[in-house]
Amino acid sequence: MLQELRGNIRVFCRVRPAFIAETKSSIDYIGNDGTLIIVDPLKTQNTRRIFQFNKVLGPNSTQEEVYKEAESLIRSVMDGYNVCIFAYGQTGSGKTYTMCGPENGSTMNTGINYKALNDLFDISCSREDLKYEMHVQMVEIYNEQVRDLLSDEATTTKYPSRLH
Ligand SMILES: Nc1ncnc2c1ncn2[C@@H]1O[C@H](COP(=O)(O)OP(=O)(O)OP(=O)(O)O)[C@@H](O)[C@H]1O
Repeated sequence: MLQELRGNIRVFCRVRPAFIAETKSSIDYIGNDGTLIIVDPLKTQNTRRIFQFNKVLGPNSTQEEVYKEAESLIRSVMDGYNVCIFAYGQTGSGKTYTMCGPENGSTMNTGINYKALNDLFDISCSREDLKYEMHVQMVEIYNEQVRDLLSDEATTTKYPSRLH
């Protein structure tokens, strides 16, 4: 109920650290209320654009902090709710990093997917009186094509021809 009061759809913005440290930042302001103001550092005239999210996670945010924002929604799965988390953004914006983690990363900086599954398995183990069955699906939508990321075939697999 608390989850529903806070809104069934939440939109978070995560700002990836700049690839080159000396690059002038386009982030002008990150508010605790989810406000994000960006500017074009290469232009002199006023280029401020204001966006509003449920929360903005700045470039120094950790994987754990990002997970914490989604944790309560993820845990509501164990009480029978349906939850979908998806990352949206241009190439190189950090979707894979946020959802899966860096390549060869430690368990510390795994992404939401791994943290969520660990969390759900822990909860299911602690509830000895209940038996849970888990199904996992991981898809990517690119150029309006849905691709099954857990499929052995590298070819595009159109939803819902293969779900596991
Ligand atoms: N929060 C972050 N902290 C440190 N490095 C990051 C972060 N987000 C992304 N990166 C790094 O930036 C690069 C691009 O990120 P990533 O591959 O996750 O982007 P993507 O949105 O999945 O791109 P594509 O759509 O092309 O697959 C990677 O080298 C990744 O490790």
